[in-house]
Amino acid sequence: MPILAPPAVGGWLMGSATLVLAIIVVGGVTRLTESGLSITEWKPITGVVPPITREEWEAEFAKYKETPEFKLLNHSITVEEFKSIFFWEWGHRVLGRLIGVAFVGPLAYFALRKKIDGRMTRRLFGLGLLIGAQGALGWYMVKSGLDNKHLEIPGSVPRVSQYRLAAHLGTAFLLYLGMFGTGLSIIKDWKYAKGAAWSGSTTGDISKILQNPVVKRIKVASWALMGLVFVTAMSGAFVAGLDAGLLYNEFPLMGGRLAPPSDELFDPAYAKNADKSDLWWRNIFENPTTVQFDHRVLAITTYLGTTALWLRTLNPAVRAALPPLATTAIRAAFTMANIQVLLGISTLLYLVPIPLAAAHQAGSVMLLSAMTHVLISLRRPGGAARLWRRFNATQATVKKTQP
Ligand code: HEM
Repeated sequence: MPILAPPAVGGWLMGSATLVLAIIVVGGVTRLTESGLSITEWKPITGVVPPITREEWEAEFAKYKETPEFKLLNHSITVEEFKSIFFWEWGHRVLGRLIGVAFVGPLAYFALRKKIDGRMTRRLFGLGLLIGAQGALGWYMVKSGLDNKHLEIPGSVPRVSQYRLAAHLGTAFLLYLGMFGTGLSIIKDWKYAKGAAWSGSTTGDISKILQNPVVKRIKVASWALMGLVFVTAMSGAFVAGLDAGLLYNEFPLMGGRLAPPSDELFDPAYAKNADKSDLWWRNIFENPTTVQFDHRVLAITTYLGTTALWLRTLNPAVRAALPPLATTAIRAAFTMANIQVLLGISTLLYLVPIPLAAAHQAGSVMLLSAMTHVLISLRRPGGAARLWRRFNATQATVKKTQP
């Protein structure tokens, strides 16, 4: 019989996903409190221990004093103020290491005790590598903010590259989704193998339910929506990276109009090529006005998409065809989209206060989780779960027929 991962594996993955959610929020607060450039070195092992004595703090502060951020923005900061920004960045890095240890240790245990099959081991090993890559990417991002070129370019703001910030946040989201999605699937598969209904469908063959063209269309739409939520979240990282939430603090208009004028959206000042051939893409990724406008358009499209999906489930024929859990999961995703849009608008209107901006960032993870739940509720149980269910059912029949 194939190996069926026990719920403990699912629980561990869900726990790891929660830690990743925590580090995403801590990372957001680190950025929002402008603490991310306070540690100037990357020491994967010894960096766990923060400075303790007065001399150690002075030495750490002296390194910070060499950074463009100190020279251009924070030159009047005291060592006590430095400690508070240091501890956000330090906490973020320590949490990263904790995630690595809390993932690799149990993974080795489950693989050695043959609690997971080869395919699952390879997939989880891939997630483990992603944790390591994420650490390296984080340092690559921080380095862009420590670069002395900020001192040479007039008007340059010493902050990390928005491209690297988006890559770092995108990888964190993928890691979270990998852990959350796999964990949830394992728990659902286990329950199914033990005889529970799949996605709440107590009647009918689940494979046939999923073959229904109505259900298939909802599934395709849900995948497309998942992609759209992800792209919207990535565009949000560009808004955050360029501090573009500090412009146009009104909604739904921008400067009294639905869209800023085109010469502002595609400002030639952002093009670097002599022939201006990079005018479009540079404005899309580097002009704060355009970046904010894109985020609004993508967010509204995402919102309309979730609304349309939810409205489809109100149709009695669609509701009858869908597994009940899929209907509930779609409703939850729609609710989360409402919350997320409200958080986004409030973040903008109130000029990016830290609690709202952090809640908006966590909200994007919640929306991605809700969409993952929709997709899992529309997935077929895994092969091992199907075989185990049949095996368990046969065993139960044999037991019943035995005198
Ligand atoms: C489906 C809807 C949305 C999603 C998935 C989403 C996602 C995100 C994400 C992931 C970030 C980056 C957060 C960070 O790194 O700190 C962000 C930033 C931001 N979003 Fe949204 N967003 C949505 C809707 C909106 C709406 C409707 C608005 C308002 C018009 C908005 C305004 C902002 C602002 C101002 C920021 C920058 C906050 C900062 O600097 O930390 N968002 N968004």
